Amino acid sequence: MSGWRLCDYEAAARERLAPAHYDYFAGGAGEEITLRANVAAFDRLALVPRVLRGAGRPETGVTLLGCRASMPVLIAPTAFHRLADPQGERATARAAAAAETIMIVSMAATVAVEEVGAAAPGATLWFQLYVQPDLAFTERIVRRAESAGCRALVVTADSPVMGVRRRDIRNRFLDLPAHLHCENLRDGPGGPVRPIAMWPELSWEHLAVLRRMTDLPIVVKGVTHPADARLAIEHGAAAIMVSNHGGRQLDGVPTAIDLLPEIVAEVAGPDGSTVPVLVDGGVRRGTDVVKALALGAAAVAVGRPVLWGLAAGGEPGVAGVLGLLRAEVEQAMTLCGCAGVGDLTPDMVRSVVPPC
Ligand SMILES: Cc1cc2nc3c(=O)[nH]c(=O)nc-3n(C[C@H](O)[C@H](O)[C@H](O)COP(=O)(O)O)c2cc1C
Ligand SMILES: CCCCCCC(=O)C(=O)O
Repeated sequence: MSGWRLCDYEAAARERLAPAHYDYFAGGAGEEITLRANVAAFDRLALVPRVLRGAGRPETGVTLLGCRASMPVLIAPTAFHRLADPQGERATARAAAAAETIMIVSMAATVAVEEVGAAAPGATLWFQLYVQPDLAFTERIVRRAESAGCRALVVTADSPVMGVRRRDIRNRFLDLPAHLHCENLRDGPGGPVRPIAMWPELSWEHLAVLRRMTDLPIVVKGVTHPADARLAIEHGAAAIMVSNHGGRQLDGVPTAIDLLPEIVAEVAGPDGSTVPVLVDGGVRRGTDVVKALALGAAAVAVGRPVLWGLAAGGEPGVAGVLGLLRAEVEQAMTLCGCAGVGDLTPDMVRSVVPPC
């Protein structure tokens, strides 16, 4: 796979996946306006490098909520990895451990969080949670994530209901194949699997309940409005993830990279203090990562690229995707004259009309 670009991984994944499963991974909500815009938005931004800074080889590492990552690229939570590879989330976690980056394990994983942790003992795992209306059940899941060694809780806030995914409707992709289950939704070992509830009544009050439930730092994922970024902090969030869910929830939402500067400004305290702001959606190249960092992101997360790596080549495929992004980030930072991620500043990004 050496010499492969990200689009090569997607092409290989598409060949290997059942068409309905490829569509589930690739697709978005509604007319897929936001899905397309997420990627295109990065092309409307240009980098303005600094020169003659003697910066040397860049240090790409970041520390997020006390967790060290060797690069500012995290693995976004995505469901159903065993649709892409028999090892599923185990393979993804092993590749994350080898790359020394953080994997956010989806609550809708097809391998139980305990098994993901056991398969990749060196991995830094965070756990993504869809808060369930049965709060006692939610608490059991939180305890399982804690016991499995997860070091942060990522609460998805953008999904009071599921987005309308026309590809899935057309393909009648309603259920997992019979041998796969959302293993984190089991009621006890070997017990029945509960369906995941998307909960329209979920509110800031529940975030406060979660805050009291666990000592893990909480990341609120799916923030798009600056006022909600502020509310998240007021309700105890340790970090914000600016995200439109990869264009899979409300179609027509602005792109995450376009929303980022306003949210970064909103969460900055008067004394310059701030909580980390993460961003995902449409990141496909090292230069995209560098643009997001320059605009104030503490790190980015990637969803589909990891799924393409997994489907194309299992654990080595994910390793290939992460290695590619790492090499591209290093190259872009070097060409921008940056010794570390702190050297990337908003003046190094310009809005442009992309060439036709
Ligand atoms: C197939 C798929 C499944 C996803 N599953 C989840 C999930 O279980 N929980 C969640 O919070 N976000 C989920 N997401 C959203 C991702 O975490 C992330 O926001 C999005 O993929 C980022 O966009 P990108 O794919 O362009 O990188 C999913 C995305 C995809 C593509
Ligand atoms: C019924 C299981 C729902 C899993 C949702 C995963 C997800 O967030 C997605 O975008 O798809």
